[in-house]
Amino acid sequence: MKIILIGYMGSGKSTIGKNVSKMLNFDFIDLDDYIQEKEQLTIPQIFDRKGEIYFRKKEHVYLKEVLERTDVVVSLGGGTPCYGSNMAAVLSAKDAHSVYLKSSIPNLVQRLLPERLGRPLIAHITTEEDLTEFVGKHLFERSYYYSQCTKTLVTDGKTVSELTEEIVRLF
Ligand SMILES: Nc1ncnc2c1ncn2[C@@H]1O[C@H](COP(=O)(O)OP(=O)(O)O)[C@@H](O)[C@H]1O
Ligand SMILES: O=C(O)C1=C[C@@H](OP(=O)(O)O)[C@@H](O)[C@H](O)C1
Ligand SMILES: [Mg+2]
Repeated sequence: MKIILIGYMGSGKSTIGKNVSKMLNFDFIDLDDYIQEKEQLTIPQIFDRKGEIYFRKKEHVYLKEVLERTDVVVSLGGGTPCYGSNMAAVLSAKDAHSVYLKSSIPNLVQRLLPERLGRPLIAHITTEEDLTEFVGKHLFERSYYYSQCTKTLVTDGKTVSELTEEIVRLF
């Protein structure tokens, strides 16, 4: 079985995915970490030196690789399902269950403000007001893809351990 965590930047995919994998005794792959390791560059370095189109191409190639794995929890990047055939690949992967971690705009903004520098798409946004406007528009565009997941979990008002347990209970 594969559990694929999907959602906007800051929704908790990386943090919760790791915890779920430990509880289920599954392997854990964070697609961003996998890309960084394969490319020997950090995500900001890839965007800066090679550009976003290069990142999206590699993200697609490595997604296909990790979808071959079994007994694994995979945390995608926030943009992964929104490009090319990636969401179709997730939905058609063998024995794969996709979970959308759905978070409100104010919650995402609060989590992302102190962590924006590691995320090239928002690193240049300095105020809460501007980040709220950006996340609102971007999430609206991306929700079309996120909502195709087989399960949706609302994260607002829940701790990482509560969400971890909820996912473990689902499977
Ligand atoms: N349910 C939650 N409650 C409080 N903080 C959370 C929750 N989920 C994630 N976080 C925090 O939000 C930040 C972003 O989480 P992360 O796992 O990196 O998200 P993603 O991989 O979806 O971008 C981290 O500092 C994480 O500890
Ligand atoms: O939303 C996006 O397009 C991105 C999200 C990031 O992952 P997180 O969602 O884990 O922050 C990372 O893949 C990259 O910075 C691009
Ligand atoms: Mg992440």
